[in-house]
Amino acid sequence: MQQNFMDTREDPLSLDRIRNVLIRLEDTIIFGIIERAQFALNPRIYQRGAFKELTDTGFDGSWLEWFLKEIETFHAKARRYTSPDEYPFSKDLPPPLLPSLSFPKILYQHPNCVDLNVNPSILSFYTRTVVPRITHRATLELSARNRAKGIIGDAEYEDDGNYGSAATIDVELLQAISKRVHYGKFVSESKFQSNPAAFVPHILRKDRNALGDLITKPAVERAVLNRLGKKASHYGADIGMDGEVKKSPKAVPRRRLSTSRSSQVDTQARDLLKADSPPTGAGTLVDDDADEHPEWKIDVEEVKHLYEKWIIPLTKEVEVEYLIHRLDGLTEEQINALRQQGDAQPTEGSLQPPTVTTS
Ligand SMILES: C=C(O[C@@H]1C=C(C(=O)O)C=C[C@H]1O)C(=O)O
Repeated sequence: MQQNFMDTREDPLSLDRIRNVLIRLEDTIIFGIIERAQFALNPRIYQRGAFKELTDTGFDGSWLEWFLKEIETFHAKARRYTSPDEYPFSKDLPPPLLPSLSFPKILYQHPNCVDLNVNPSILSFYTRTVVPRITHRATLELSARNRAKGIIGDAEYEDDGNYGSAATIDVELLQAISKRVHYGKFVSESKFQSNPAAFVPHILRKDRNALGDLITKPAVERAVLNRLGKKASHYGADIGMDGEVKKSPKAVPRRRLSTSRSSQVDTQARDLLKADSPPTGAGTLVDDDADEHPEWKIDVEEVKHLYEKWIIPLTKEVEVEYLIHRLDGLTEEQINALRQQGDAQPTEGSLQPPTVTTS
């Protein structure tokens, strides 16, 4: 489901509706990972100054940053970044050619909330940590091919030359991750409006930990990770020319394989084939002792790890940062009125409500 902010028939701040957008973005992100996993890391495209052809034009960023700048320049002219859920990675983008659409003001319209943009963190983590992990398999295959040709050392891991394809997919994946993470603002506005009194005391105290506890929903996070595992197993299954799931001999549990890796294969096999075995019995259910397992284009555990260790935590950081500034610019009267809306949970040590200071 794509959030259409111009469609005012439904409540744009319905938490269910917002969560459905996050669920839909899981597909975009998983398929982006599948696409990027086709190519080796190609480390040059993330190194600033690695292409003389680029530095000669006066551009001092990396190949990927150049792709971002060029693509986002066009998208800015097409008014992409006037939408409340789109955040550019590049700076100094041109104004839109068309007048902005009059989107309903859903988020709190203070610059500290509206302009909150964590894309520098997203880009840095993506290039340093995410891309090496999702391209691991293709990079190892490349290095093996290079060694067979007598290329050894760092040169083994240099690249497969797919600079354009890899960067194009990187941009699409970064845009999807950015949208997903910044959707934390809509989540926070929805939660705040549903019970302002619960949030106001912690905001006034700038208590990020208390706000983090308030917005965290462990059951929802567990459901996200569980769904991701199933989606990645299904979407990542390698289907052969015959339309059947490709299978390969089950990895014999070797000492050097971490148990999580071997158990992951079993889990993936069970998840995929259990869910996929048609009632006609045409598919055979592979049990734990089978001697083969389906092949996957991506590592399912990597997808879950990416969300659990990075995308979800960063989304929650955005939620908290948005809330920290949610009272910015309001008068004492407005804040006290919000304090009366909803059912504040008494905060520890809150014998006296904090004096309200509006900056
Ligand atoms: C996005 C939400 O807020 C938090 C972040 C979540 C996530 O990033 O998937 C899930 C649940 C919450 O801990 C939500 O409540 O839906």
